[in-house]
Amino acid sequence: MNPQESFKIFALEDSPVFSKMLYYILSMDDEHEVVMFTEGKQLLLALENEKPSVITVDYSLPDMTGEEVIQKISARLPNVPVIVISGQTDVQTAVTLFKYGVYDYITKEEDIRERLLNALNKIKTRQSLEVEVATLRQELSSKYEFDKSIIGNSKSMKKVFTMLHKTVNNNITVSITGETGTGKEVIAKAIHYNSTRQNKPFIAVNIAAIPTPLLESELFGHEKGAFTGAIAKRVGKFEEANGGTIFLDEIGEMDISLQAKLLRVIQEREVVRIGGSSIVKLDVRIITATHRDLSKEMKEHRFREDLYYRLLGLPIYLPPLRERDNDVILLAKHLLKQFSKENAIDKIQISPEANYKLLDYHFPGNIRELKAIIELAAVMCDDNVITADDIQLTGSSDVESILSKEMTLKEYNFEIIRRFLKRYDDNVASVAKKLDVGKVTIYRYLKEMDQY
Ligand SMILES: Nc1ncnc2c1ncn2[C@@H]1O[C@H](COP(=O)(O)OP(=O)(O)OP(=O)(O)O)[C@@H](O)[C@H]1O
Repeated sequence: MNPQESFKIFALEDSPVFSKMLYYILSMDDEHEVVMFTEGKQLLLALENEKPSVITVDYSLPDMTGEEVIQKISARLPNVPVIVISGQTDVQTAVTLFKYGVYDYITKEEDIRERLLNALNKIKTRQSLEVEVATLRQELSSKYEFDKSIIGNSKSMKKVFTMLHKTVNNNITVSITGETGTGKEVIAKAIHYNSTRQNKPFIAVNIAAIPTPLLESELFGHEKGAFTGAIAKRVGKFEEANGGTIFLDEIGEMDISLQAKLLRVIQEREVVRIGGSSIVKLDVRIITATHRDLSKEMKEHRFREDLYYRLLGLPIYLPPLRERDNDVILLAKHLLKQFSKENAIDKIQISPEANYKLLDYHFPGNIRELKAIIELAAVMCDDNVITADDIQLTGSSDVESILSKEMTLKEYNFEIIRRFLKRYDDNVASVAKKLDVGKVTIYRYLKEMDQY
C-alpha cells in the first residue's frame, strides 16, 4: 500500500446494532476509510466503480447468501481480500468459504475486535510488500535499461548493443564470451530485465565457484534422502528460475560428465530432482558466459559438441576495455558518479592527465579493475580532482613493475613465465606460443621454479 493512500474498507453487515459496532472498530485507525453496506446487491454495485483494499462480509444476509456474494466478489476482484464475519461457529461453513478463497473467517464473539484488527494488519503488511516488490522490480528494470546500464560509444560496443536489441522479443539462448571483468553478468541481467520475463526470477549460477560433486544438486535439486547428507528436499536453480532466466556463468568450467545431464535437461525442457521421479516442466531462458574459447575447448574434447551447439544461440562477444577506445573515459566517469552517490560524497572531476593515463593502460582486469582504480583514486584525491598520481595502476605496468624489483636473469624469467601462465589460464601451449619458445622450455622452467 502506498503510504499516502487511505486503506479503504467496504463492510457488508445487515444488523443495525452490529453494523454500528463494526464501523466503530474499523474506524479506530485514522488511515481507514470505511464504507458500510446493508445489502449484498448494494456492495456489488459499488464494486463496479471502486476497488477497496479489503471487504468484510456478514455471512447471513437478507437478499443473498454469503456464499453467493463472496463468489461474485472474487469473480470481479480476485485479488481483494475478503474477511467473512459470521454468527456461525460451524467449521464446515468456514472450510467451504476458505475454498472460495476468503482471507479469514471471524466469528461474532468477544475477541472480534482483536481478531479483526489483526487480520487487517496482516493484509496491510502483505499489500505493502506487494507494492514494494513491484516497485523494486520496476526500479531494477529501469536500472538495466541497455543505454543506462551499459556504458559505451565505441564501435566494438555498438556491435554489442545491436546484438542486445535482437534478444528482447524472443527467448533465444544467448552465449556471452569475453575476458574476465568485461561485464558479462551485467549484460546477462540487462537481457533479462529488458525481456518479457523481467517480472520473473533471474538466477545466476557461477559454475566455477561450486565444487563438481555439489553442482548437479545445485542445478537440478534433490529429494530428501537422495544421498548421504540430503536431509531435506532442495529445489534446484533451474526450477527456481522457472518462468525467468538462468545465467550459467563460467560454463566452460563444467565437468564433462555433468555436461551430458545439462544437455538432457535443455533438450527435454524438464528436470527430475536427484532421487526423485516427478518431472518438472521448465520454461527457462538460458544465458551462458565464459572467458574461454568454447569452440577450442570443444575441439580439444573438453566441451561436448552437442552441448556447444545447443548453447551457442545468439553469441555476443564482449570486447576487453583496451578494444573500446574512449569508452574507458566514459566508464570512469560513470563509475565515479556511482561511487560518489553510494558514499554521499561531493562531485569529483578527473583531470585530463589522469584520463590520458587511463587511456594508455591495457586493463587486464577490465571494468572490474577500472572500478577498483577509480574508487581508490576517489578516496585518495585532494580537492575533488583526480590527478594522474591518484591513478594507481598496480596490475599492469607489467614491465615497469617487474623491472622495479632487482632480480637475477633467471628470476626475471620465472616472473615472466608466472605472469604469462596467469594471463593464459595456465595454458602452457598458449604461453609457449606467445613467448616463442617450445612447450618443453616452459615445462623445464616450471620444474626449475619448483626446485628453486
Ligand atoms: N557497463 C558497465 N557499466 C558499469 N559497470 C560495469 C559495466 N560492466 C561491468 N561493470 C562492473 O564491472 C564489474 C565486473 O562486471 P561483471 O561481473 O559483469 O563481469 P564479468 O565479465 O561477468 O566478470 P567474470 O568473468 O569475472 O565473471 C562489476 O562490478 C560490474 O558492476
